[in-house]
Amino acid sequence: MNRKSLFLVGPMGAGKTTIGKKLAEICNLEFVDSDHEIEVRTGVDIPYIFEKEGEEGFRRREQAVLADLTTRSGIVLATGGGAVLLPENRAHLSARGLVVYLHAGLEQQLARTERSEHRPLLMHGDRRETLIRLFEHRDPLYREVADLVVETDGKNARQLAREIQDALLTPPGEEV
Ligand SMILES: Nc1ncnc2c1ncn2[C@@H]1O[C@H](COP(=O)(O)OP(=O)(O)O)[C@@H](O)[C@H]1O
Ligand SMILES: O=C(O)C1=C[C@@H](OP(=O)(O)O)[C@@H](O)[C@H](O)C1
Ligand SMILES: [Mg+2]
Repeated sequence: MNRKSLFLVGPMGAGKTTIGKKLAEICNLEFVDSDHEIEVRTGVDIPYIFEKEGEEGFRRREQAVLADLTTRSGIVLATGGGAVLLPENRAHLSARGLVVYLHAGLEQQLARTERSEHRPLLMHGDRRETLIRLFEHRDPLYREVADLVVETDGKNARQLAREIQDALLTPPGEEV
C-alpha cells in the first residue's frame, strides 16, 4: 500500500469531509479534517474564531495546522475550502502528498451548503453570489495543486471514494 497521504481540496459542499471519511475507511488510512483539528487545538468552533479574530486569524491558524498535518504519512486529510489561498499551503499540499480536487458545480455547492451554520463565509449575504465569487478565485488554485480532478456531481460519497481509490491507490502492475 502506498503510504503517501491523500489531501482533498475543493469548494464548500464539494464533500471533502464526507468523502474523506469514506475514503479513509476503505483504504484503511487515518482520517483527519483540518477544520476539526483547528477546533480541537483551540477548544472553540470555527464561527467563534471568525468572530473574534476575523478571517485573517482563522487563516493563520489554518496555515499552522496544515503545515503540521501535511507532514504526516498515511492519512486522508480533508482541508477547508480556503486551504489553497496561501502559497505556503499550496506548496506543502503539492510537495507532501497526492492532491485530489473534488469539483462540484454551483447547483451542487448550493444544495450541499443549505445547512451551513458552521460556515461563517456563508452566514451573511447571498449564498449563491458568495459561492460564485469564491469559486472564480479559487478554481485555478485547486487546479494548480491537483494531481487528480474528480467530478462529484451526480455521484454519492461511496462511489466517489471508490473512484479515488481506483485512480490513486491501485498497486503498480495491477491496473486494468
Ligand atoms: N457526493 C455527494 N452527494 C450528495 N450529498 C453529498 C455528497 N458529498 C457531500 N454531501 C453532503 O453535502 C454536505 C456537505 O458535505 P461536506 O462533506 O461537509 O463538504 P465539504 O467538507 O467539502 O464542505 C453534507 O451534508 C454531505 O452529507
Ligand atoms: O471555503 C472556506 O474558506 C471555508 C471552508 C470551510 O470548510 P469546508 O470547505 O469543509 O466547508 C471552513 O474551513 C471555513 O468555514 C472556511
Ligand atoms: Mg469540510
